[in-house]
Amino acid sequence: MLRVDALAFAHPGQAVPYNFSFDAAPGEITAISGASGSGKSTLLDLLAGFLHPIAGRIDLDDADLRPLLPEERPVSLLLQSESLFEHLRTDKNVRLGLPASTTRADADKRVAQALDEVGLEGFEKQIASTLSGGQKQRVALARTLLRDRPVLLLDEPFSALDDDTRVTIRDLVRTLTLRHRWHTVLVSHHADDVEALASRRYQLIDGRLQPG
Ligand SMILES: Nc1ncnc2c1ncn2[C@@H]1O[C@H](COP(=O)(O)OP(=O)(O)OP(=O)(O)O)[C@@H](O)[C@H]1O
Repeated sequence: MLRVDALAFAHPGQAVPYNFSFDAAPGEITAISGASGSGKSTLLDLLAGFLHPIAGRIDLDDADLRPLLPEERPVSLLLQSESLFEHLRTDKNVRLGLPASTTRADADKRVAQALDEVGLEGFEKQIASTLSGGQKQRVALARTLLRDRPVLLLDEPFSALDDDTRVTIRDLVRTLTLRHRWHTVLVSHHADDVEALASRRYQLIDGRLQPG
């Protein structure tokens, strides 16, 4: 279980600090909704380790995540517009999810498996800039698979997609979350994404998370 307890943070000049508490279970998607500027990205930045809380806890099972640097955290992040290296081939982008020490043969096998799992078999050699928005999100998910981190943070990951693609990528996120027992935290403005995916829901209002 991912447990966030009384996690406090204030941006410069912010009079009343945020105070975040919520739980996210393995194999489930936990949705965080809230108005623009309510602090959703701030919460994800705290979880990812890009911002430092002034108080409170972030625990994954029995591990305290707060002392860990972003690259040491058991966390992957997927954003709205994907951060692929556009000039690189699909397989090279996915391979970035593996440690540099991985042997060539092992890397080739695991990249192929991951592309297969996200429905991109046969796209290995295609340059990332020539992929569609949905295909790019699939590449990002394949990279996330190889990183094999138990917490997946999603910041409006479907916003740039057309309606049909959005539904397929949503289904893929749900399937992968279940299969790999990820603790997936979804930030979204979109009620239909939340409705389709969330097992638990929180509203971010006045700096606090309220269930429902
Ligand atoms: N580095 C910063 N310094 C000062 N204030 C900041 C900083 N980053 C964000 N803020 C402020 O903190 C508040 C929350 O921002 P945040 O990006 O977390 O909101 P959000 O809910 O993700 O918004 P949106 O849905 O529009 O992306 C906003 O008022 C924003 O202006």
